[in-house]
Amino acid sequence: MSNDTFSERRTYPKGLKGIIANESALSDVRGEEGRLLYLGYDIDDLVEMCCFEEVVYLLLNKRLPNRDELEGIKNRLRSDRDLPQPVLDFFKTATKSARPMSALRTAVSMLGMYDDRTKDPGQLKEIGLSLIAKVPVMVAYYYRLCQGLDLPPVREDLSESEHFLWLLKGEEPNPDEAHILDVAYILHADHGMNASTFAARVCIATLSDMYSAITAAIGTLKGPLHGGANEGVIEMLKEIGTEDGVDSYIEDKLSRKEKIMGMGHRVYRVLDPRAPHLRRMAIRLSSKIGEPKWIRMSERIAKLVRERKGLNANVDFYSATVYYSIGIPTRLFTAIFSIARCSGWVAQVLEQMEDNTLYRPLTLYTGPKDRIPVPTIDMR
Ligand SMILES: CC(=O)SCCNC(=O)CCNC(=O)[C@H](O)C(C)(C)COP(=O)(O)OP(=O)(O)OC[C@H]1O[C@@H](n2cnc3c(N)ncnc32)[C@H](O)[C@@H]1OP(=O)(O)O
Ligand SMILES: O=C([O-])CC(=O)C(=O)O
Repeated sequence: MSNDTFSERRTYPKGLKGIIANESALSDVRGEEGRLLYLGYDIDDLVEMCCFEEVVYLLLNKRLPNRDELEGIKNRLRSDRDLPQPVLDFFKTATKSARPMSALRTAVSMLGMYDDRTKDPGQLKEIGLSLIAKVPVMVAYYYRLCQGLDLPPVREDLSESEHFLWLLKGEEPNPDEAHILDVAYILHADHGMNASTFAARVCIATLSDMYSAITAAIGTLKGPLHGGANEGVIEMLKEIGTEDGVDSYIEDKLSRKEKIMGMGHRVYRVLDPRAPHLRRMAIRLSSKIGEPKWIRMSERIAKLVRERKGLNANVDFYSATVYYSIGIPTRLFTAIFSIARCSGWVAQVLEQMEDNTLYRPLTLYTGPKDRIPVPTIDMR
């Protein structure tokens, strides 16, 4: 290896760590301070004062709605919940063993095949709104079909969080559970240049289409180093089983240099500002349902990993206990994340197209150089 290549290799930021890839006015992720703001509004205030639909409007329009505009976006989303028959047929015939994120990824891609609006770049926002409305329906319907359950009809009288609970459980939504889900949706809506949002922006920057961008984002969120970690957390808690088992489990994992799901973050050097909200809800809910074991185990894990590795809980750590406590099946945790994040993905895709440039970084070539092929067969 030449000296030049060696010095480049030592300095280039692997995984684009610390690199600014674009400009965005959407979410302000303050890694050193541990703050998250959407368009200048702190998430601490948004969860107190706004509903998810207001945050969707905020992300898509870069300002909060007035009363009529809020009604407008609520109605827009509520009127676009029906799924085309081919997507329903796909869910009915699809293998029931596929992860919900795989089914969702394929269904979003399929939706794109039945929407002629993809030919018109002026329809990008309308398609984005359709996706925000339909993704929750797809998640709930696929789950119910997997369980051999009937499909409750879509309704127009319920908010986004209420409607998802209605479809999932097939009963009138509990207002407390709907509020908790609404807060979780707000906390998960957008987060700067995270991997799935980056995937969506890379895709749309080629002038592809909204369905392709959201399909890429879903496939990226699915991984356990990103949104998939929330399912990993509950699997870990179940595997540990009892509070007494926590210390040895964590020590074992760390000694094998394995990752503890829900801990650590690429940008936050302090506690993820979404975690305290989810932690408070997890504490309240765990005692309400009479299962304090999960939160006690989580608290012990968080303390140990903080002491041993200096790492803090991220958004996926306590959301797992919150979802579990409101009766959301473990298999759906990452899909719930997609429902909320779809709003951020759509907003980021629209923003990318306001001032588009193709993403095309370089790679540091490390393969063999200047070789001459030796023909395998005689060409004469
Ligand atoms: C919504 C989200 O996407 S939030 C993130 C969800 N993902 C998870 O919870 C999975 C677990 N966490 C992780 O894998 C990582 O913390 C990531 C991927 C989130 C961030 O990773 P990076 O910024 O690349 O940190 P990196 O992987 O370089 O880790 C730095 C050091 O901390 C360690 N580390 C980081 N996270 C963890 C963890 N969760 N458990 C144990 N060790 C960890 C690494 O092993 C590494 O140690 P070393 O220096 O001794 O080799
Ligand atoms: O920003 C990230 O890298 C991951 C994250 O927390 C998110 O997407 O919410």
